[in-house]
Amino acid sequence: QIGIEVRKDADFSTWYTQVLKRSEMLEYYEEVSGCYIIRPLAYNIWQEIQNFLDASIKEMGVENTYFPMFVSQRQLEREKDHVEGFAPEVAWVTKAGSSEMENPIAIRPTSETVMYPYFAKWIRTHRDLPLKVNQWCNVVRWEFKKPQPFIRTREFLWQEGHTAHFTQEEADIEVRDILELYRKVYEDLLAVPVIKGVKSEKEKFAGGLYTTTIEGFIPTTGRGIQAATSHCLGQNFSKMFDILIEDPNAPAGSDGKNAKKLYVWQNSWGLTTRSIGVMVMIHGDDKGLVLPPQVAQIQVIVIPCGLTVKISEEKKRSVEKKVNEVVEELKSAGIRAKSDLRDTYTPGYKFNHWELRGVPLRLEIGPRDLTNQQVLSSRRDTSAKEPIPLADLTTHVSAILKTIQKDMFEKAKKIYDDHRKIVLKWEDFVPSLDDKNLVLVPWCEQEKCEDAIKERSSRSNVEQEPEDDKAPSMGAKSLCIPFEQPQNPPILEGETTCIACDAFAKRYALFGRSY
Ligand SMILES: O=C1CCCN[C@@H]1CCCn1cnc2ccccc2c1=O
Repeated sequence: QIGIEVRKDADFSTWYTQVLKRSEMLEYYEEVSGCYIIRPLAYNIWQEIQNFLDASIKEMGVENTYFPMFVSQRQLEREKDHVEGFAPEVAWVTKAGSSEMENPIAIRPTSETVMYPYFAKWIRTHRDLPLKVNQWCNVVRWEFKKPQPFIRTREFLWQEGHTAHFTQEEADIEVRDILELYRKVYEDLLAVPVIKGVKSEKEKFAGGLYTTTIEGFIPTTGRGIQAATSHCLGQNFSKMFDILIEDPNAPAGSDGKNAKKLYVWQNSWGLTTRSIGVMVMIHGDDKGLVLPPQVAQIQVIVIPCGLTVKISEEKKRSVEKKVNEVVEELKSAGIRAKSDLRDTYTPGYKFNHWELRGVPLRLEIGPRDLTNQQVLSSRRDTSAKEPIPLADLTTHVSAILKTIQKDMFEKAKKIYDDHRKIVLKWEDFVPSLDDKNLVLVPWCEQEKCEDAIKERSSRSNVEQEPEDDKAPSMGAKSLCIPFEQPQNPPILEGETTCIACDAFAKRYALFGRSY
């Protein structure tokens, strides 16, 4: 087995590929570009995310369901501006065996058009509301941009929630409740800091009313990344799919017919396996994967040391016995612990093996430790070593695991906070991006201005020759308008001007190069 042969900040994309393959998180699927094999270590992370998210949405009254993965062309195209921008990404089944199909069938890229004809069938009165369903499934989007494992793949796993409400207010509340859940998945499980905000009109889901989002940051490239989205669809889709109810507050019409009808208010929300890639990119280092304890399949690896040829067979057995006892004790305390007793490998080899695979904590036990009634612990994230008394081992170990989780998050959060720069003058905009930052700028929120910013910030437009021969760097996109607005300096309505044009600024927006 080999470790990682490149440094993370020297060749990030090679580093990323090597970490994923050599830690056995993922395998490349040679037959189809943009598709990958998610191996057990990574799939276990997805299952931890599912366990947390599924329990949480069930508490909110959301029920799991499963709809067909095939969509007819007619259904898919029922709403033009929902699909037109996405049409090139839709994968179609056109043949069965050797015979051409009369009507090609799309593979779901998302399930609004699959589900909503049936929402119309099931929702008749306000008593059928709120309707809240979710499905855990795969979706296919035939992207042409360069694929990247977990980050941009042609098939990915996600959950998609779809809800219908009697009032806009109820829908608005749920949109934010779900976004908060997504924040917890990233920050509490994956130790990845995110910023909550609303998307610009240009960046939002075209079929919806507004899109709220959590935005992550990859320090190595200085690029932002959309982590998850929670959309309010308004009544756009209920009008398209005739999802109506009688108005319970309207006076009952004498004939009972043409009683006032109301369109329901809908939301849809999704979190994908991209979250796994973001976690790897942020926490990984030059020794390989670094897993937050919350999602690590193995939280503690216990390794016998000092079993040299010099020590007696009986001494060797007593050390190995202690290793097994420690593993059992940790497991009985709910800690996911394993031993590595392979006697064909040296301790050093084993250290590299488990560091590459991101195991958060290692315990070393040798003959002297037996005498001293202690083990030597070693943290994966900081390499800090600390002897732990065997006496109250599990208390110490669970405390260290909790500290690791917290420290990993705090470290990533400080880096993210330090790389969100308030920029008030255009001449500082591109230099801040080139310094691997995201920028918080007073913005007028006009789409034409957003286009201009993207144009003016792509390196091809900047005098200086790109120092590397890479293609001119991409321009900056608006990532979100953060709910938490900078207060210093405050934006003065009708006074503060937009960073990029002479219109008045409305709010600070987060701009940056992105995935
Ligand atoms: O994000 C989510 C969360 C989960 C449910 N769907 C929404 C919106 C999906 C937007 N979208 C994204 N790619 C697409 C690709 C092809 C066709 C349609 C679409 C499409 O509607």
